[in-house]
Amino acid sequence: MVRILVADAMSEEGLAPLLADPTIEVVQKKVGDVEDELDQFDALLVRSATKVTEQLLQKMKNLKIVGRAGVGVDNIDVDAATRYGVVVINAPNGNTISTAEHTFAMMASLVRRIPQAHISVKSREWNRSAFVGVELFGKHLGIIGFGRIGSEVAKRARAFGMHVHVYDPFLTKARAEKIGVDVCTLDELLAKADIITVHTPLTKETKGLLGPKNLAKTKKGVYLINCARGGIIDEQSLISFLENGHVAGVALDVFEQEPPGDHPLLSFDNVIVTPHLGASTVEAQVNVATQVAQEVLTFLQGKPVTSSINLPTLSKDVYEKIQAFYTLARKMGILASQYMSEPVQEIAITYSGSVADLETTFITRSLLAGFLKPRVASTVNEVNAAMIAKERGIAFSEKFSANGNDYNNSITLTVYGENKTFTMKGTHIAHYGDRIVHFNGFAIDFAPEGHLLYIQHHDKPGMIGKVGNILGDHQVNIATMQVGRQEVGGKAIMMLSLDKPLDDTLVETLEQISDIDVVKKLEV
Ligand SMILES: NC(=O)C1=CN([C@@H]2O[C@H](COP(=O)(O)OP(=O)(O)OC[C@H]3O[C@@H](n4cnc5c(N)ncnc54)[C@H](O)[C@@H]3O)[C@@H](O)[C@H]2O)C=CC1
Ligand SMILES: O=C(O)C(=O)COP(=O)(O)O
Repeated sequence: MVRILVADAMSEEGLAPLLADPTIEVVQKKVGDVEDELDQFDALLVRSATKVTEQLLQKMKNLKIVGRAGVGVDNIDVDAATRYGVVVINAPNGNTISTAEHTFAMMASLVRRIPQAHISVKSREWNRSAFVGVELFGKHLGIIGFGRIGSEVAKRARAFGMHVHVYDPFLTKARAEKIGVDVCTLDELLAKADIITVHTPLTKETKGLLGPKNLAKTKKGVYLINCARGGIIDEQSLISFLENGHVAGVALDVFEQEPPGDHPLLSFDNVIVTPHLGASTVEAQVNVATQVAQEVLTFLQGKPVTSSINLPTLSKDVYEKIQAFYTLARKMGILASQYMSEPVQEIAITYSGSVADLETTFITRSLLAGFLKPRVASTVNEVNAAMIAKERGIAFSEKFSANGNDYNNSITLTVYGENKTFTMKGTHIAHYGDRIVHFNGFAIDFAPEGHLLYIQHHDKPGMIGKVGNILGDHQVNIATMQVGRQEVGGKAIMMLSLDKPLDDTLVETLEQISDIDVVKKLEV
Protein backbone atom coordinates (compact mmCIF):
# COMPACT_ATOMS: atom_id res chain seq x y z
CA MET A 1 0.00 0.00 0.00
CA VAL A 2 1.39 3.41 -1.01
CA ARG A 3 1.05 6.08 1.72
CA ILE A 4 0.75 9.78 0.95
CA LEU A 5 0.92 12.50 3.57
CA VAL A 6 -1.04 15.64 2.68
CA ALA A 7 0.42 18.06 5.23
CA ASP A 8 -1.34 21.33 4.24
CA ALA A 9 -4.97 22.08 3.40
CA MET A 10 -5.79 21.00 -0.16
CA SER A 11 -8.87 20.77 -2.32
CA GLU A 12 -10.61 17.38 -1.90
CA GLU A 13 -11.84 17.67 -5.47
CA GLY A 14 -8.27 18.00 -6.69
CA LEU A 15 -7.07 15.08 -4.57
CA ALA A 16 -9.92 12.86 -5.80
CA PRO A 17 -7.76 10.62 -8.05
CA LEU A 18 -5.56 9.75 -5.07
CA LEU A 19 -8.46 9.35 -2.64
CA ALA A 20 -10.27 7.02 -5.05
CA ASP A 21 -7.28 4.71 -5.62
CA PRO A 22 -7.63 1.58 -3.45
CA THR A 23 -3.86 0.98 -3.51
CA ILE A 24 -3.18 4.38 -1.95
CA GLU A 25 -3.73 5.54 1.62
CA VAL A 26 -4.00 9.32 1.88
CA VAL A 27 -3.35 10.77 5.35
CA GLN A 28 -4.41 14.43 5.71
CA LYS A 29 -2.54 15.57 8.82
CA LYS A 30 0.15 18.04 9.82
CA VAL A 31 3.71 16.72 10.01
CA GLY A 32 3.72 17.25 13.78
CA ASP A 33 0.70 14.96 14.18
CA VAL A 34 2.35 11.96 12.48
CA GLU A 35 5.88 12.19 13.92
CA ASP A 36 5.93 8.45 14.71
CA GLU A 37 4.95 7.41 11.19
CA LEU A 38 7.08 9.78 9.12
CA ASP A 39 9.30 6.97 7.83
CA GLN A 40 6.30 5.22 6.30
CA PHE A 41 5.22 7.75 3.67
CA ASP A 42 6.09 7.41 -0.02
CA ALA A 43 4.88 10.89 -1.00
CA LEU A 44 4.44 14.23 0.74
CA LEU A 45 2.09 16.94 -0.55
CA VAL A 46 2.45 20.50 0.76
CA ARG A 47 1.57 24.12 0.12
CA SER A 48 3.65 26.98 1.56
CA ALA A 49 3.05 26.37 5.27
CA THR A 50 4.94 23.09 5.74
CA LYS A 51 8.70 23.53 5.69
CA VAL A 52 10.34 20.59 3.98
CA THR A 53 13.71 20.81 5.69
CA GLU A 54 16.66 18.43 5.51
CA GLN A 55 15.72 17.27 9.03
CA LEU A 56 12.23 16.31 7.88
CA LEU A 57 13.63 14.56 4.79
CA GLN A 58 15.97 12.57 7.02
CA LYS A 59 13.02 11.35 9.06
CA MET A 60 10.98 10.45 5.97
CA LYS A 61 13.23 7.57 4.99
CA ASN A 62 10.79 6.04 2.52
CA LEU A 63 9.95 9.31 0.77
CA LYS A 64 10.17 9.32 -3.02
CA ILE A 65 8.39 12.50 -4.07
CA VAL A 66 7.39 15.89 -2.66
CA GLY A 67 4.49 17.58 -4.46
CA ARG A 68 4.11 21.34 -3.99
CA ALA A 69 0.49 22.30 -4.72
CA GLY A 70 1.51 25.74 -5.94
CA VAL A 71 4.48 27.52 -7.51
CA GLY A 72 7.09 28.65 -4.97
CA VAL A 73 9.36 25.92 -3.62
CA ASP A 74 11.33 28.17 -1.28
CA ASN A 75 9.80 26.22 1.65
CA ILE A 76 11.45 23.04 0.34
CA ASP A 77 15.14 22.25 0.70
CA VAL A 78 15.45 21.16 -2.93
CA ASP A 79 19.22 20.53 -2.68
CA ALA A 80 18.71 18.18 0.26
CA ALA A 81 15.83 16.44 -1.55
CA THR A 82 18.08 15.99 -4.58
CA ARG A 83 20.80 14.48 -2.41
CA TYR A 84 18.31 12.05 -0.89
CA GLY A 85 16.98 11.11 -4.34
CA VAL A 86 13.58 12.63 -3.67
CA VAL A 87 11.80 14.11 -6.69
CA VAL A 88 10.31 17.58 -6.13
CA ILE A 89 7.42 18.65 -8.35
CA ASN A 90 5.20 21.72 -8.31
CA ALA A 91 2.01 22.92 -9.99
CA PRO A 92 3.42 25.84 -11.96
CA ASN A 93 0.38 27.35 -13.64
CA GLY A 94 -2.66 26.36 -11.62
CA ASN A 95 -2.73 29.56 -9.57
CA THR A 96 -1.34 32.10 -12.07
CA ILE A 97 -4.66 33.82 -12.80
CA SER A 98 -5.74 33.90 -9.15
CA THR A 99 -2.47 35.48 -8.06
CA ALA A 100 -2.52 38.00 -10.91
CA GLU A 101 -6.10 38.94 -10.00
CA HIS A 102 -5.18 39.23 -6.33
CA THR A 103 -2.27 41.51 -7.25
CA PHE A 104 -4.66 43.65 -9.23
CA ALA A 105 -7.19 43.70 -6.39
CA MET A 106 -4.39 44.81 -4.06
CA MET A 107 -3.28 47.51 -6.52
CA ALA A 108 -6.77 48.96 -6.81
CA SER A 109 -7.32 48.71 -3.05
CA LEU A 110 -3.99 50.41 -2.38
CA VAL A 111 -4.46 53.48 -4.56
CA ARG A 112 -8.17 53.93 -3.64
CA ARG A 113 -7.59 53.09 0.07
CA ILE A 114 -10.50 50.66 0.03
CA PRO A 115 -9.50 48.65 3.17
CA GLN A 116 -9.09 51.84 5.22
CA ALA A 117 -12.38 53.26 3.92
CA HIS A 118 -14.13 49.97 4.62
CA ILE A 119 -12.98 49.95 8.26
CA SER A 120 -14.03 53.58 8.64
CA VAL A 121 -17.57 53.03 7.35
CA LYS A 122 -17.92 49.86 9.47
CA SER A 123 -16.93 52.06 12.44
CA ARG A 124 -20.04 54.16 11.62
CA GLU A 125 -17.97 57.04 10.12
CA TRP A 126 -18.68 58.84 6.82
CA ASN A 127 -15.44 60.63 6.05
CA ARG A 128 -15.27 60.95 2.26
CA SER A 129 -12.47 63.54 2.16
CA ALA A 130 -10.09 61.25 4.10
CA PHE A 131 -10.10 58.66 1.31
CA VAL A 132 -9.28 60.48 -1.87
CA GLY A 133 -7.26 58.15 -4.08
CA VAL A 134 -5.45 58.25 -7.42
CA GLU A 135 -6.36 56.68 -10.74
CA LEU A 136 -4.54 53.74 -12.26
CA PHE A 137 -5.23 55.08 -15.74
CA GLY A 138 -2.13 56.66 -17.27
CA LYS A 139 0.15 55.57 -14.43
CA HIS A 140 3.47 53.77 -14.99
CA LEU A 141 3.52 50.25 -13.62
CA GLY A 142 6.89 48.57 -13.06
CA ILE A 143 6.78 44.79 -13.07
CA ILE A 144 9.84 43.04 -11.67
CA GLY A 145 9.83 39.37 -12.77
CA PHE A 146 7.98 38.79 -16.00
CA GLY A 147 6.98 35.13 -15.85
CA ARG A 148 3.51 33.66 -15.74
CA ILE A 149 2.04 35.94 -13.07
CA GLY A 150 3.94 39.08 -14.10
CA SER A 151 2.69 38.79 -17.68
CA GLU A 152 -0.93 38.26 -16.58
CA VAL A 153 -0.64 41.37 -14.39
CA ALA A 154 0.67 43.28 -17.44
CA LYS A 155 -2.36 42.30 -19.55
CA ARG A 156 -4.73 43.57 -16.89
CA ALA A 157 -2.72 46.77 -16.41
CA ARG A 158 -2.91 47.55 -20.11
CA ALA A 159 -6.67 47.07 -20.03
CA PHE A 160 -6.70 49.73 -17.30
CA GLY A 161 -4.77 52.14 -19.53
CA MET A 162 -1.49 51.87 -17.63
CA HIS A 163 2.03 52.07 -19.15
CA VAL A 164 3.84 48.85 -18.39
CA HIS A 165 7.61 48.63 -17.82
CA VAL A 166 9.23 45.30 -17.22
CA TYR A 167 12.50 44.14 -15.71
CA ASP A 168 13.43 40.47 -15.98
CA PRO A 169 17.03 39.49 -16.78
CA PHE A 170 15.88 36.17 -18.24
CA LEU A 171 13.25 37.59 -20.57
CA THR A 172 14.08 36.99 -24.22
CA LYS A 173 13.76 39.92 -26.60
CA ALA A 174 11.45 37.89 -28.86
CA ARG A 175 8.99 37.24 -26.03
CA ALA A 176 9.05 40.84 -24.85
CA GLU A 177 8.36 42.09 -28.38
CA LYS A 178 5.52 39.61 -28.78
CA ILE A 179 3.86 40.84 -25.62
CA GLY A 180 4.62 44.46 -26.48
CA VAL A 181 5.93 45.74 -23.15
CA ASP A 182 8.67 48.25 -22.43
CA VAL A 183 11.63 46.15 -21.35
CA CYS A 184 14.09 48.10 -19.25
CA THR A 185 16.91 47.80 -16.78
CA LEU A 186 16.11 47.68 -13.10
CA ASP A 187 17.37 51.24 -12.65
CA GLU A 188 15.19 52.51 -15.51
CA LEU A 189 12.15 50.76 -14.06
CA LEU A 190 12.79 52.17 -10.60
CA ALA A 191 13.05 55.67 -12.04
CA LYS A 192 9.91 55.44 -14.21
CA ALA A 193 7.37 53.57 -12.10
CA ASP A 194 4.53 55.09 -10.06
CA ILE A 195 3.64 51.60 -8.85
CA ILE A 196 6.03 48.66 -8.58
CA THR A 197 4.94 45.05 -8.22
CA VAL A 198 7.33 42.11 -7.76
CA HIS A 199 6.74 38.66 -9.28
CA THR A 200 10.05 36.81 -9.00
CA PRO A 201 10.74 33.68 -7.00
CA LEU A 202 12.56 34.20 -3.70
CA THR A 203 16.18 33.30 -4.42
CA LYS A 204 19.60 34.42 -3.18
CA GLU A 205 19.52 37.01 -5.99
CA THR A 206 16.02 38.36 -5.32
CA LYS A 207 16.15 38.43 -1.52
CA GLY A 208 16.26 42.13 -0.62
CA LEU A 209 16.12 43.11 -4.31
CA LEU A 210 14.19 46.17 -3.22
CA GLY A 211 16.41 47.19 -0.32
CA PRO A 212 17.70 50.63 0.79
CA LYS A 213 19.80 51.26 -2.34
CA ASN A 214 17.14 50.45 -4.89
CA LEU A 215 14.26 51.99 -2.94
CA ALA A 216 16.21 55.24 -2.94
CA LYS A 217 16.11 55.14 -6.77
CA THR A 218 12.30 55.05 -6.87
CA LYS A 219 10.05 58.08 -7.40
CA LYS A 220 8.90 59.90 -4.26
CA GLY A 221 5.30 58.80 -3.65
CA VAL A 222 5.79 55.36 -5.20
CA TYR A 223 3.39 52.52 -4.34
CA LEU A 224 4.81 49.03 -3.79
CA ILE A 225 3.15 45.63 -4.04
CA ASN A 226 4.47 42.24 -3.00
CA CYS A 227 2.26 39.26 -3.83
CA ALA A 228 5.28 37.02 -4.53
CA ARG A 229 7.44 36.27 -1.47
CA GLY A 230 8.23 38.05 1.75
CA GLY A 231 11.76 39.43 1.67
CA ILE A 232 11.94 40.39 -2.02
CA ILE A 233 11.11 43.87 -0.73
CA ASP A 234 13.22 44.13 2.39
CA GLU A 235 10.87 44.73 5.33
CA GLN A 236 13.29 46.82 7.44
CA SER A 237 13.94 49.16 4.51
CA LEU A 238 10.21 49.42 3.85
CA ILE A 239 9.70 50.69 7.40
CA SER A 240 12.33 53.43 6.89
CA PHE A 241 10.93 54.52 3.53
CA LEU A 242 7.38 54.61 4.93
CA GLU A 243 8.53 56.58 7.95
CA ASN A 244 10.30 59.22 5.83
CA GLY A 245 7.26 59.49 3.54
CA HIS A 246 9.10 58.40 0.36
CA VAL A 247 6.79 55.44 -0.18
CA ALA A 248 3.10 56.40 -0.47
CA GLY A 249 1.66 53.01 0.28
CA VAL A 250 2.41 49.29 0.34
CA ALA A 251 0.30 46.20 -0.34
CA LEU A 252 1.63 42.95 1.07
CA ASP A 253 0.24 39.46 0.66
CA VAL A 254 3.42 37.82 1.89
CA PHE A 255 5.91 38.29 4.74
CA GLU A 256 9.43 37.24 5.64
CA GLN A 257 7.92 35.32 8.57
CA GLU A 258 4.40 33.92 8.19
CA PRO A 259 2.30 34.64 10.12
CA PRO A 260 4.02 38.01 10.76
CA GLY A 261 2.82 38.32 14.37
CA ASP A 262 3.00 41.83 15.81
CA HIS A 263 5.07 43.20 12.92
CA PRO A 264 5.83 46.97 12.93
CA LEU A 265 4.66 47.21 9.28
CA LEU A 266 1.13 46.38 10.42
CA SER A 267 0.96 49.66 12.36
CA PHE A 268 1.16 51.85 9.24
CA ASP A 269 -2.18 53.13 7.99
CA ASN A 270 -0.90 53.09 4.39
CA VAL A 271 0.17 49.43 4.51
CA ILE A 272 -2.60 47.05 3.43
CA VAL A 273 -2.23 43.34 3.95
CA THR A 274 -3.71 39.92 3.26
CA PRO A 275 -2.63 36.60 4.79
CA HIS A 276 -0.91 35.02 1.75
CA LEU A 277 -4.13 34.75 -0.25
CA GLY A 278 -2.76 35.02 -3.80
CA ALA A 279 -3.60 31.40 -4.62
CA SER A 280 -6.59 31.13 -2.33
CA THR A 281 -9.46 30.79 -4.76
CA VAL A 282 -11.65 27.77 -5.31
CA GLU A 283 -10.44 27.51 -8.89
CA ALA A 284 -6.71 27.79 -8.14
CA GLN A 285 -6.92 25.27 -5.34
CA VAL A 286 -8.71 22.72 -7.50
CA ASN A 287 -6.17 23.36 -10.28
CA VAL A 288 -3.03 22.97 -8.18
CA ALA A 289 -4.28 19.97 -6.19
CA THR A 290 -5.40 18.26 -9.42
CA GLN A 291 -2.02 18.94 -11.03
CA VAL A 292 0.08 17.55 -8.18
CA ALA A 293 -2.27 14.61 -7.55
CA GLN A 294 -2.03 13.64 -11.21
CA GLU A 295 1.73 14.06 -11.28
CA VAL A 296 2.21 12.02 -8.11
CA LEU A 297 0.02 9.23 -9.54
CA THR A 298 2.01 9.29 -12.77
CA PHE A 299 5.24 9.13 -10.81
CA LEU A 300 4.06 6.26 -8.62
CA GLN A 301 3.16 4.36 -11.80
CA GLY A 302 6.81 4.68 -12.81
CA LYS A 303 6.15 7.19 -15.58
CA PRO A 304 7.98 10.50 -16.03
CA VAL A 305 6.68 13.66 -14.43
CA THR A 306 6.45 16.86 -16.41
CA SER A 307 6.88 19.56 -13.76
CA SER A 308 9.86 18.41 -11.77
CA ILE A 309 12.10 20.92 -10.09
CA ASN A 310 15.11 18.59 -9.76
CA LEU A 311 14.84 16.31 -12.78
CA PRO A 312 15.13 17.10 -16.49
CA THR A 313 11.64 17.74 -17.80
CA LEU A 314 10.32 14.93 -19.95
CA SER A 315 7.11 14.90 -21.93
CA LYS A 316 5.15 11.66 -22.36
CA ASP A 317 6.14 11.59 -26.04
CA VAL A 318 9.84 11.92 -25.33
CA TYR A 319 9.61 9.34 -22.55
CA GLU A 320 8.03 6.81 -24.87
CA LYS A 321 10.90 7.29 -27.32
CA ILE A 322 13.68 6.96 -24.76
CA GLN A 323 12.10 4.31 -22.50
CA ALA A 324 13.87 1.32 -24.07
CA PHE A 325 17.29 3.00 -23.94
CA TYR A 326 16.64 4.21 -20.43
CA THR A 327 16.27 0.57 -19.33
CA LEU A 328 19.21 -0.65 -21.43
CA ALA A 329 21.45 2.09 -20.02
CA ARG A 330 20.44 1.22 -16.45
CA LYS A 331 21.40 -2.42 -17.01
CA MET A 332 24.70 -1.45 -18.64
CA GLY A 333 25.51 0.78 -15.66
CA ILE A 334 24.81 -2.07 -13.22
CA LEU A 335 26.92 -4.55 -15.21
CA ALA A 336 29.85 -2.16 -15.61
CA SER A 337 29.85 -1.27 -11.93
CA GLN A 338 30.00 -4.91 -10.86
CA TYR A 339 32.62 -5.81 -13.43
CA MET A 340 34.83 -2.84 -12.46
CA SER A 341 34.91 -3.59 -8.77
CA GLU A 342 37.46 -0.82 -8.14
CA PRO A 343 37.42 2.98 -7.87
CA VAL A 344 36.70 4.68 -11.18
CA GLN A 345 37.47 8.19 -12.36
CA GLU A 346 35.51 8.59 -15.53
CA ILE A 347 32.57 7.19 -17.42
CA ALA A 348 32.36 8.04 -21.12
CA ILE A 349 29.16 7.30 -22.98
CA THR A 350 28.75 7.38 -26.76
CA TYR A 351 25.30 7.33 -28.28
CA SER A 352 25.32 6.10 -31.87
CA GLY A 353 22.69 5.76 -34.58
CA SER A 354 19.03 6.54 -33.83
CA VAL A 355 19.55 6.97 -30.07
CA ALA A 356 21.94 9.87 -30.75
CA ASP A 357 18.96 11.96 -31.91
CA LEU A 358 17.00 11.47 -28.70
CA GLU A 359 16.97 13.40 -25.42
CA THR A 360 19.83 11.53 -23.75
CA THR A 361 20.08 13.45 -20.46
CA PHE A 362 17.68 11.05 -18.82
CA ILE A 363 19.36 7.99 -20.37
CA THR A 364 22.73 9.11 -19.04
CA ARG A 365 21.28 9.68 -15.58
CA SER A 366 19.76 6.22 -15.71
CA LEU A 367 23.14 4.71 -16.62
CA LEU A 368 24.88 6.62 -13.82
CA ALA A 369 22.21 5.56 -11.31
CA GLY A 370 22.69 1.92 -12.35
CA PHE A 371 26.46 2.30 -12.02
CA LEU A 372 26.35 3.96 -8.61
CA LYS A 373 23.65 1.75 -7.10
CA PRO A 374 25.94 -1.13 -6.10
CA ARG A 375 28.46 1.38 -4.70
CA VAL A 376 26.49 3.76 -2.49
CA ALA A 377 24.51 2.99 0.62
CA SER A 378 21.90 5.69 0.11
CA THR A 379 19.13 5.87 -2.47
CA VAL A 380 20.44 6.70 -5.90
CA ASN A 381 18.22 7.46 -8.87
CA GLU A 382 17.90 9.86 -11.80
CA VAL A 383 17.40 12.74 -9.38
CA ASN A 384 20.71 12.53 -7.57
CA ALA A 385 22.89 10.33 -9.80
CA ALA A 386 24.80 13.19 -11.44
CA MET A 387 25.33 14.90 -8.09
CA ILE A 388 26.53 11.71 -6.35
CA ALA A 389 28.89 10.92 -9.26
CA LYS A 390 30.38 14.40 -8.89
CA GLU A 391 30.67 14.05 -5.10
CA ARG A 392 32.59 10.79 -5.62
CA GLY A 393 34.94 12.32 -8.14
CA ILE A 394 33.52 10.40 -11.11
CA ALA A 395 33.47 12.53 -14.24
CA PHE A 396 31.08 11.60 -17.03
CA SER A 397 30.72 12.66 -20.62
CA GLU A 398 28.38 12.10 -23.56
CA LYS A 399 29.38 11.82 -27.22
CA PHE A 400 27.15 11.40 -30.23
CA SER A 401 27.67 9.67 -33.52
CA ALA A 402 25.18 9.39 -36.37
CA ASN A 403 26.74 6.07 -37.40
CA GLY A 404 25.35 3.12 -35.42
CA ASN A 405 28.37 0.88 -36.25
CA ASP A 406 26.44 -2.09 -37.69
CA TYR A 407 23.45 -1.45 -35.44
CA ASN A 408 20.44 0.76 -35.81
CA ASN A 409 21.35 2.16 -32.39
CA SER A 410 24.01 1.54 -29.80
CA ILE A 411 25.28 2.82 -26.48
CA THR A 412 29.00 2.41 -25.86
CA LEU A 413 30.30 2.75 -22.37
CA THR A 414 33.94 3.17 -21.36
CA VAL A 415 34.80 3.15 -17.69
CA TYR A 416 38.25 4.35 -16.68
CA GLY A 417 39.32 2.82 -13.39
CA GLU A 418 42.44 3.13 -11.27
CA ASN A 419 44.00 0.02 -12.77
CA LYS A 420 42.04 -0.87 -15.86
CA THR A 421 39.62 0.35 -18.49
CA PHE A 422 36.43 -1.46 -19.31
CA THR A 423 34.24 -1.09 -22.39
CA MET A 424 30.82 -2.41 -23.27
CA LYS A 425 28.39 -1.84 -26.12
CA GLY A 426 24.66 -2.43 -25.94
CA THR A 427 21.82 -2.12 -28.40
CA HIS A 428 18.05 -2.29 -28.23
CA ILE A 429 16.32 -4.34 -30.90
CA ALA A 430 12.60 -3.66 -31.29
CA HIS A 431 10.41 -6.71 -30.43
CA TYR A 432 13.52 -8.59 -29.33
CA GLY A 433 15.00 -6.66 -26.46
CA ASP A 434 18.28 -5.45 -25.00
CA ARG A 435 21.51 -7.08 -26.13
CA ILE A 436 25.08 -6.53 -25.05
CA VAL A 437 27.12 -6.94 -28.21
CA HIS A 438 30.60 -6.11 -26.94
CA PHE A 439 31.91 -6.85 -23.47
CA ASN A 440 35.39 -6.10 -22.22
CA GLY A 441 36.88 -6.16 -25.72
CA PHE A 442 35.05 -9.29 -26.89
CA ALA A 443 32.28 -9.45 -29.48
CA ILE A 444 29.42 -11.36 -27.90
CA ASP A 445 25.61 -11.24 -27.83
CA PHE A 446 23.73 -11.69 -24.58
CA ALA A 447 20.65 -10.32 -22.80
CA PRO A 448 21.65 -8.22 -19.77
CA GLU A 449 19.24 -9.87 -17.38
CA GLY A 450 19.06 -12.05 -14.29
CA HIS A 451 21.88 -14.07 -12.73
CA LEU A 452 24.86 -13.85 -15.06
CA LEU A 453 28.24 -15.52 -14.83
CA TYR A 454 31.18 -14.10 -16.74
CA ILE A 455 34.19 -16.30 -17.30
CA GLN A 456 37.36 -15.24 -19.09
CA HIS A 457 39.61 -18.11 -20.13
CA HIS A 458 42.02 -19.42 -22.72
CA ASP A 459 40.41 -20.67 -25.91
CA LYS A 460 41.01 -24.42 -25.49
CA PRO A 461 38.89 -27.48 -26.07
CA GLY A 462 36.95 -28.71 -23.04
CA MET A 463 36.59 -25.40 -21.17
CA ILE A 464 32.83 -25.21 -21.61
CA GLY A 465 32.50 -28.83 -20.46
CA LYS A 466 34.53 -28.20 -17.29
CA VAL A 467 32.37 -25.22 -16.30
CA GLY A 468 29.17 -27.07 -17.20
CA ASN A 469 30.14 -30.08 -15.11
CA ILE A 470 30.86 -28.06 -11.98
CA LEU A 471 27.63 -26.13 -12.25
CA GLY A 472 25.68 -29.32 -12.99
CA ASP A 473 27.23 -31.09 -9.99
CA HIS A 474 25.93 -28.25 -7.81
CA GLN A 475 22.45 -28.27 -9.30
CA VAL A 476 22.90 -24.90 -11.02
CA ASN A 477 20.94 -24.89 -14.27
CA ILE A 478 22.33 -22.91 -17.21
CA ALA A 479 19.54 -21.06 -19.03
CA THR A 480 21.63 -19.58 -21.86
CA MET A 481 25.27 -19.40 -22.75
CA GLN A 482 27.15 -17.16 -25.17
CA VAL A 483 30.80 -17.34 -26.07
CA GLY A 484 33.22 -14.98 -27.73
CA ARG A 485 36.95 -14.85 -28.44
CA GLN A 486 39.50 -12.45 -29.77
CA GLU A 487 41.40 -15.04 -31.87
CA VAL A 488 41.61 -18.80 -32.18
CA GLY A 489 43.56 -20.15 -29.20
CA GLY A 490 43.68 -16.67 -27.60
CA LYS A 491 41.60 -15.10 -24.88
CA ALA A 492 37.95 -16.07 -24.80
CA ILE A 493 34.88 -15.38 -22.68
CA MET A 494 31.67 -17.16 -21.72
CA MET A 495 28.59 -15.34 -20.48
CA LEU A 496 26.17 -17.72 -18.81
CA SER A 497 22.69 -16.95 -17.63
CA LEU A 498 21.76 -19.09 -14.61
CA ASP A 499 18.43 -19.99 -13.07
CA LYS A 500 19.59 -19.00 -9.60
CA PRO A 501 22.31 -16.85 -8.05
CA LEU A 502 25.68 -18.50 -7.67
CA ASP A 503 27.27 -19.19 -4.24
CA ASP A 504 30.60 -17.43 -3.67
CA THR A 505 32.19 -20.83 -2.93
CA LEU A 506 31.32 -21.99 -6.44
CA VAL A 507 32.96 -18.88 -7.88
CA GLU A 508 36.10 -19.86 -6.00
CA THR A 509 35.87 -23.45 -7.33
CA LEU A 510 35.58 -22.16 -10.90
CA GLU A 511 38.57 -19.86 -10.35
CA GLN A 512 40.68 -22.94 -9.52
CA ILE A 513 40.23 -24.39 -13.03
CA SER A 514 43.46 -23.99 -14.96
CA ASP A 515 43.18 -21.68 -17.98
CA ILE A 516 40.38 -19.68 -16.35
CA ASP A 517 41.58 -16.11 -15.64
CA VAL A 518 38.49 -14.29 -14.39
CA VAL A 519 35.18 -15.41 -12.87
CA LYS A 520 32.61 -12.81 -12.02
CA LYS A 521 29.01 -13.18 -11.06
CA LEU A 522 26.88 -10.31 -12.25
CA GLU A 523 23.35 -9.62 -11.07
CA VAL A 524 21.06 -7.40 -13.12
N1 LIG B 1 1.00 35.04 -3.11
C1 LIG B 1 0.79 33.83 -3.55
O1 LIG B 1 -0.09 33.14 -3.05
C2 LIG B 1 1.56 33.30 -4.68
C3 LIG B 1 2.87 33.68 -4.87
N2 LIG B 1 3.59 33.18 -5.91
C4 LIG B 1 4.97 33.64 -6.06
O2 LIG B 1 5.09 34.27 -7.31
C5 LIG B 1 6.33 33.91 -7.89
C6 LIG B 1 6.22 34.01 -9.40
O3 LIG B 1 5.36 33.03 -9.90
P1 LIG B 1 5.27 32.71 -11.48
O4 LIG B 1 5.03 33.96 -12.22
O5 LIG B 1 4.32 31.61 -11.63
O6 LIG B 1 6.75 32.21 -11.73
P2 LIG B 1 7.57 32.25 -13.09
O7 LIG B 1 8.71 31.33 -12.89
O8 LIG B 1 6.67 32.06 -14.25
O9 LIG B 1 8.12 33.75 -13.14
C7 LIG B 1 9.15 34.24 -12.35
C8 LIG B 1 9.94 35.24 -13.20
O10 LIG B 1 10.90 35.88 -12.37
C9 LIG B 1 12.04 36.11 -13.17
N3 LIG B 1 13.21 36.34 -12.33
C10 LIG B 1 13.98 35.41 -11.69
N4 LIG B 1 14.97 36.05 -11.05
C11 LIG B 1 14.82 37.37 -11.28
C12 LIG B 1 15.54 38.51 -10.88
N5 LIG B 1 16.65 38.42 -10.12
N6 LIG B 1 15.10 39.73 -11.27
C13 LIG B 1 14.00 39.84 -12.04
N7 LIG B 1 13.29 38.78 -12.49
C14 LIG B 1 13.69 37.55 -12.09
C15 LIG B 1 12.15 34.86 -14.01
O11 LIG B 1 12.93 35.06 -15.18
C16 LIG B 1 10.71 34.58 -14.35
O12 LIG B 1 10.35 35.16 -15.59
C17 LIG B 1 6.55 32.50 -7.38
O13 LIG B 1 7.92 32.18 -7.34
C18 LIG B 1 5.96 32.51 -6.02
O14 LIG B 1 6.96 32.78 -5.07
C19 LIG B 1 3.04 32.30 -6.79
C20 LIG B 1 1.76 31.90 -6.67
C21 LIG B 1 0.92 32.34 -5.56
O1 LIG C 1 2.05 28.92 -5.18
C1 LIG C 1 2.70 29.69 -4.46
O2 LIG C 1 3.88 29.96 -4.65
C2 LIG C 1 2.05 30.32 -3.32
O3 LIG C 1 2.64 31.16 -2.71
C3 LIG C 1 0.74 29.84 -2.89
O4 LIG C 1 0.91 29.47 -1.55
P1 LIG C 1 -0.19 28.58 -0.80
O5 LIG C 1 -0.26 27.28 -1.56
O6 LIG C 1 -1.47 29.32 -0.88
O7 LIG C 1 0.32 28.38 0.59
